[in-house]
Amino acid sequence: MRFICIELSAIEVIIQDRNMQSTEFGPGKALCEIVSSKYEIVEPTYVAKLLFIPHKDGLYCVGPRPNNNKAFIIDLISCNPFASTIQNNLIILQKVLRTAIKIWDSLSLSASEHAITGTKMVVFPFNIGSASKLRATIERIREDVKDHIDHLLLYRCATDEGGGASEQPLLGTFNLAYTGLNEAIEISGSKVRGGSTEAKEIVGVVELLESPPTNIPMSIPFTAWEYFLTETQKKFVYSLVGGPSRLAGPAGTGKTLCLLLRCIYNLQQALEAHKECHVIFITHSVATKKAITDKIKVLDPELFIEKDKNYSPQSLLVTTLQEWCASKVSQGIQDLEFLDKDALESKELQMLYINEAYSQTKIKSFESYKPLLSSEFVSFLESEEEWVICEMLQHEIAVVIKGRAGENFEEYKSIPHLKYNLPLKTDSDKGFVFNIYNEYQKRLTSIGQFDTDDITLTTLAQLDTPIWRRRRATEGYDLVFLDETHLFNINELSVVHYLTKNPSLPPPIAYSIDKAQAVGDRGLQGNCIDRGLIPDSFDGHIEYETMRSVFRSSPQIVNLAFAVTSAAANLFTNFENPLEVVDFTFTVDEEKKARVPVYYEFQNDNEITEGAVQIAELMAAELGTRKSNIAIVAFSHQLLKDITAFARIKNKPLEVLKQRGDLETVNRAASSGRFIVTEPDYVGGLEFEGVVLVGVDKGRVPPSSGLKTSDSKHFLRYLFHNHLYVAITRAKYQVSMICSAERGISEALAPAITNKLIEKGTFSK
Ligand SMILES: Nc1ncnc2c1ncn2[C@@H]1O[C@H](COP(=O)(O)OP(=O)(O)OP(=O)(O)O)[C@@H](O)[C@H]1O
Repeated sequence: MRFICIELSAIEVIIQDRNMQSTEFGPGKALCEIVSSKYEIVEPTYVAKLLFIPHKDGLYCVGPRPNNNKAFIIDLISCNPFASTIQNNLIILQKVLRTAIKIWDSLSLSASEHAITGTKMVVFPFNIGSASKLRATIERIREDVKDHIDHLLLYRCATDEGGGASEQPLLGTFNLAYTGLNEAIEISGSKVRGGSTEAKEIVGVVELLESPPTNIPMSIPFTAWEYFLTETQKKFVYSLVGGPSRLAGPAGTGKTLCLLLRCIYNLQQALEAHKECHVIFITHSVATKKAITDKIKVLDPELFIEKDKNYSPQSLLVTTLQEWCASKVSQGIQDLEFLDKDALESKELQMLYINEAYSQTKIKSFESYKPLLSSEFVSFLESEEEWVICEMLQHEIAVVIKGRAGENFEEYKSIPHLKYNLPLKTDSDKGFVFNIYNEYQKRLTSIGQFDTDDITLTTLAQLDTPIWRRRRATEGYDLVFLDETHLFNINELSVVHYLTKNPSLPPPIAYSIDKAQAVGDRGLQGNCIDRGLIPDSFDGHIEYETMRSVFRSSPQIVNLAFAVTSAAANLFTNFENPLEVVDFTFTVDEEKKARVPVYYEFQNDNEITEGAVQIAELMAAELGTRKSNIAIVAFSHQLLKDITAFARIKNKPLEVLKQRGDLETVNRAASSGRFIVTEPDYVGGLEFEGVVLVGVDKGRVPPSSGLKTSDSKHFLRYLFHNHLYVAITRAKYQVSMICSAERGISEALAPAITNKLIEKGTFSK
């Protein structure tokens, strides 16, 4: 094949049709396979609204309103733009065609598009600083000004500059393609769908005659979703759960959505087959439970969620693990006794007690312990800042002592220590930490509160008994769904398989996961989560599905998130980069709202505080959206307080989000017309049109002031890479960052700056 010639109306379809944006959609994949010659076109063939017409030397692609004046011609003799992976090939095609429209419509070019002469354009399909230095050169050829013939020729695609401005493309292939265009358009006119000379169709055409709308309404029911799902999503959603089924993917790929749809699909199938099916859907916190319940009410036409398990053959319970466990614990625990770990108040209370427990233990037993402790740990305790020691202790207690060791010292000693946390070298080091934990636990008991792990561990003890084994067949569930598995610790995960009815069957548990959203090093390497979730006795097959198409965020935002996760993967050997392979899904119209992330420098914290709301206002105005669609994420607690106080003085009150995934607060902000302000810990599980990250500067992200040891620096760096990834990926169209001019932008964002994924913005009050 010597050329591919795509006329204007076909280009419009390719860049506007949702189904052409990702290779996870049938048409997107077919399009890619055709242009990269993996699928040979031997007769006129439709892919959705595009008609491909073969020619002895090339291929024409014609859309619904053929135009013979404007076409994009790819000279495959002088270059081969589609020699990469299928995802990259689609990115290249989309990018050059979007530039083509800009050239014809005289629109302004982006940073990755340069006009090097009046007729020559260079496009970088990937980010300028990304690993791929690929550049495509396009020549504009206006054959006959009178007839408005205005074609574009892609004749060079390489990683070097080539001949630059003086380079002249050979026009032999171009002339060949251009001369045959009229004939191809004539053929297309005779290949009317449904007519007697109907062309061949590939990829499930009937429903693709009409493209789905670009903007999906917020509340669409279960049946309507089929129209929008990718092939991978469909495969996951429309199948019965018959054993462990894991759904992985980066933020915004639709994991929660697909888990919900699959849950309803399974219930509907049971209803039709008159089979009993009781489902439990487990969420991480009370706030996310409320959000999921709201979503299910929209999706679920049968209202399974309102059915009673005792009186209906099918039912759905949405709950947190904590609530379910508490209902099973024989002692009975009231709501008020819970310490919700996703809530600001709980975190502050736990921190207060850990601080006290640490000071107390240090006074009481440090001197007597000292000769037994490793020199690294002693020097760490003696030199490090107290607040960071307490942060690290909190992580150790939650993730290791409670989360993995079941509060048992012997077990704790046998567990490998977290790589990026306290430098615990010996059993005595762990003994000292365990003393602090005991002190902390005493305080919790004295106020009569239980954290999730207390309840989980008590429940675990009660589930592994003859009583539960007998009750399980009636009180257990046919299917278990677990969202955000990465947020649960190993103890919690090991409760889950006890919830199923029949322990002799493969555990029917469907779960979603994105490890990079778990905060800090949790020692979750390899298939650790699967092993925690699935009973040891199960040696069967775990179904794995991975989502690649990011729906929530624009390509610019995904690229920024990728720079952050890649930097983390370079720094920490156990950090898995979820964005290694992604497909973008934004159509050209959606991309119009998107913008390259910007950072603003303000002189000092006072100016930052004042600037936060102003930048949010600017963003809301630019996006033409309501204030509640913008989240201000403050990267320190002090900043959050200052911003909130300042906004109040200025009579622009903000809605403060204090629980992770709290949709109620977001809804309240919508009705009162306020911005949301929060900290990175609580922004997960939500999405906004724009996000303003405040205080992302050196010394704050991660905090470094006074830190003495590399252990604490690593710990905080890990934590803040997670925070940045989660906060950035909440945004759909725009991300703005504010940092201090004195300190400069955070080092975690330095690769993004080098690679020009963030631009410096100017702001005048
Ligand atoms: N096929 C699709 N077409 C259009 N929108 C989709 C599709 N799949 C998911 N979405 C939308 O993408 C957004 C993100 O979905 P969802 O919250 O389920 O992603 P997630 O992977 O669970 O994200 P996170 O890990 O950040 O919580 C939602 O607005 C959802 O409606």
